[in-house]
Amino acid sequence: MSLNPRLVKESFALVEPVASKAAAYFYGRLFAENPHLRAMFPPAMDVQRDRLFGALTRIVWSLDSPDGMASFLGQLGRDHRKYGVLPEHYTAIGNALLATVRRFAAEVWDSEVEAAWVSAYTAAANLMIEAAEAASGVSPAWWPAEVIDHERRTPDIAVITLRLAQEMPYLPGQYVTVQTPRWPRVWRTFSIANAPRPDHTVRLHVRAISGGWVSTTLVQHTRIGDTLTLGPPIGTMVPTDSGRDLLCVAGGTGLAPIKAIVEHVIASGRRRNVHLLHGARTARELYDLTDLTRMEEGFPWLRVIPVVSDEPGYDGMRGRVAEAMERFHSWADHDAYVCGPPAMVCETVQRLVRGGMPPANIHRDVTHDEP
Ligand SMILES: NC(=O)C1=CN([C@@H]2O[C@H](COP(=O)(O)OP(=O)(O)OC[C@H]3O[C@@H](n4cnc5c(N)ncnc54)[C@H](O)[C@@H]3O)[C@@H](O)[C@H]2O)C=CC1
Repeated sequence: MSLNPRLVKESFALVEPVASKAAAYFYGRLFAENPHLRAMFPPAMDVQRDRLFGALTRIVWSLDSPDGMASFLGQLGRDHRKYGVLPEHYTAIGNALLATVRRFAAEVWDSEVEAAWVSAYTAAANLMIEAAEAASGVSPAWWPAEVIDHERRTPDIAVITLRLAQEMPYLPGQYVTVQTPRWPRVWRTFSIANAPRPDHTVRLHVRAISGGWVSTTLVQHTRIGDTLTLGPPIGTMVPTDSGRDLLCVAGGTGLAPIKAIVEHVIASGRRRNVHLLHGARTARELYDLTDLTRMEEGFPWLRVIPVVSDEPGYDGMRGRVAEAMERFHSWADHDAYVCGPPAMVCETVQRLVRGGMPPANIHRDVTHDEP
C-alpha cells in the first residue's frame, strides 16, 4: 500500500471546516462501538476534540515530510502510553476515523480515497505503536513529580518547581502534559522553563485561565508536598546549532520554553548574542523580571528587554512585543524562537518573514490552551 498524500489532503480539506461536528461524530461512533474505551478519556470532551483535530491536521499536512511526521508521531505514541493505549485500540480508532472522513468528505469519497486513508492511518498508527513499544521498559509512561516550591508571582501566575523521582530526559524548549490529583484524566500542556538539571527538578510557569481546570488548580490549590503527574516530553522548538545569534520573543507565560533555551545557551558555553524580548500586558505581569535581570547581569552577550502593552504610564518600552521588536535593527541574520499567545506568535512570525528572515530559521511550537 503506498501513501497518497494528495488524496488524503483533498478529502481532509472538506472535513476541516466542520471540525467540531466531525470530532463529535468521531467520538460518538468510537464510544458507541467500543463503550469500554470511554473510561480512558476525560469526563468533559471539549479540549479532547480540539486536540484530536489539532493532531490530525498536523499529521495530514506533514504527510509529504516523512521525517517530521515520524518524529511527531513517535512523541505522540510515547505520550499515549500514559492513557493505557494498547495496539488493538488503534483498530477501533481507525474504524471510527474512516467512518468520520467517509461521512464528511462524502462528495469526493471513492475506493481510491478510502485506500489512501487506510494506508496513511496504518502508517501513522504503526509509527505510534512502534515508538510506544520501544519506550516501554526503557522509560516510564508517566512521572510522579513532587511540588517542592510554589511561588505566586501575581494573583494569576505561579512559578512551580517539581522534583521528579526519576530522570526524565528532555530537550530545552519542550513541553509536558500535566495531571493534578483533583482532575484525574485531564491533562494540560506546560513548557518546562529550565534546561535539564542534575537534581531532576523542573519548573513550570502557569497562568490560571478563567474556567481552566488544571491551570486554576495549579495556581490556587496546589501546595508544597503535593504530587502531580507528568507525561513524556513533547515538542520541536529546541535549540539548533546554527551558530547564528538568537532573537527570543516571548509573550506572557510563553516565556517558559524560551527561558529554558536561553539557560541551555548559557550552559553550553557558546557566546552567541541573545536578545530576549518579554512582552506583558502590565509591568506587574513581567513576573520573572528579577530572575531575567540576574541572568543578564551575569552574561554581557545576553540582553533582556521587557515590553509592556497595556499600561500607558509604564516607564520603559511600551507597545506590542512584535511591533517593539522592529524598533531595533534587522534580525534577518538571526535564529528566532517565538512563544506566547497564538495571535502574538502569528504577528511576530509575519513581521520577521517580512523583514527577511528565512522561515526555516524561525522556531515555534503549537501547544494547547485551556480550558
Ligand atoms: N505556560 C506555558 O508553559 C506556556 C504558555 N504558552 C502560551 O503562552 C500564552 C501566554 O498567555 P498570557 O500569559 O495570558 O499572555 P498575555 O495575554 O498576558 O500577553 C502577553 C503578551 O502578548 C501580547 N499579545 C496578547 N495578545 C496579542 C494579540 N492578539 N496580538 C499581538 N500581541 C498580543 C501582549 O501585548 C503581551 O505582550 C498562552 O497562549 C499559552 O498557551 C506557550 C507555551 C508554554
